[in-house]
Amino acid sequence: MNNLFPIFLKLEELHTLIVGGGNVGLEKLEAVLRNSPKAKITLIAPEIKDEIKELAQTHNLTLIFEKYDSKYLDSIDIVIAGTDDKAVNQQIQQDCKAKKILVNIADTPDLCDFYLSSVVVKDDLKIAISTNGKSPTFAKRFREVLEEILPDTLHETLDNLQSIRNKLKGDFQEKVQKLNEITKVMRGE
Ligand SMILES: C[C@@]1(CC(=O)O)c2cc3[nH]c(cc4nc(cc5[nH]c(cc(n2)[C@H]1CCC(=O)O)[C@@](C)(CC(=O)O)[C@@H]5CCC(=O)O)C(CC(=O)O)=C4CCC(=O)O)c(CCC(=O)O)c3CC(=O)O
Ligand SMILES: NC(=O)C1=CN([C@@H]2O[C@H](COP(=O)(O)OP(=O)(O)OC[C@H]3O[C@@H](n4cnc5c(N)ncnc54)[C@H](O)[C@@H]3O)[C@@H](O)[C@H]2O)C=CC1
Repeated sequence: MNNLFPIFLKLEELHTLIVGGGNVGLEKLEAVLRNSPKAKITLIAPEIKDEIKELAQTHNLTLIFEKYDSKYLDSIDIVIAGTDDKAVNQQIQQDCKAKKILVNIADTPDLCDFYLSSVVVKDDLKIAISTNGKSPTFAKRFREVLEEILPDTLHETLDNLQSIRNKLKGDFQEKVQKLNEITKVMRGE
């Protein structure tokens, strides 16, 4: 049973901190930027990979070439930590708890408030996949399957539905009924 509650964050409105500038830091940074290219991000680590330095040239990404310190949590909303030092990762989790900041410790699911997901994107449609931490590789493979089967005409469909939605008159119940009627074809009815 997967009890995780999925939400879609507006990361350009929040300030994200990534701690660690190695492979994991880069992977998580890329995951964030792929979805939210305008996200406001600060990344801290004494050693930062060149690929991350390049991303800082073209994104709202500030790099700090220091060791983690709790002072860097000031004005931060959400934290992703992936240093190669378990004790540091644990300290970050404790500091975030004390400050009520949501935190992801990449290599320790038990210390995470949230997990990253595999993300399928086709135009405005976005599907997030979670395996409850059981198999990120399954999530990745299933993303590939869904990417393959989603129709290329989605853009048109969603635009049409949006314009119908904006034009519909009547009370809420009537609108819901009408929109359900129009989209019945999706269930093969
Ligand atoms: C719990 C979670 C916490 C979190 O990171 O948020 C977590 C934890 C861990 N990942 C590990 C390993 C790998 N992670 C990936 C890939 C992804 N991992 C992602 C999410 C999550 N990973 C969260 C649960 C998501 C869920 O519920 O399914 C994805 C979906 C999203 C993203 O990271 O952007 C992204 C795929 C994106 C895509 O392509 O669609 C691959 C495959 C690869 O890289 O090809 C491997 C190697 C193969 C393998 O192990 O499966 C390890 C062991 C490390 C070690 O052995 O040292 C841990 C720690 C542990 O499990 O203890
Ligand atoms: N490489 C991978 O794909 C995966 C690795 N892991 C685990 O995650 C951890 C990190 O892995 P990598 O990113 O590959 O390591 P890495 O060696 O490439 O990077 C470690 C990063 O942590 C930073 N760091 C170290 N101490 C710090 C501190 N006090 N404050 C701030 N930053 C600090 C370093 O400067 C460096 O940028 C390792 O423990 C690894 O076992 C987990 C999942 C996958």
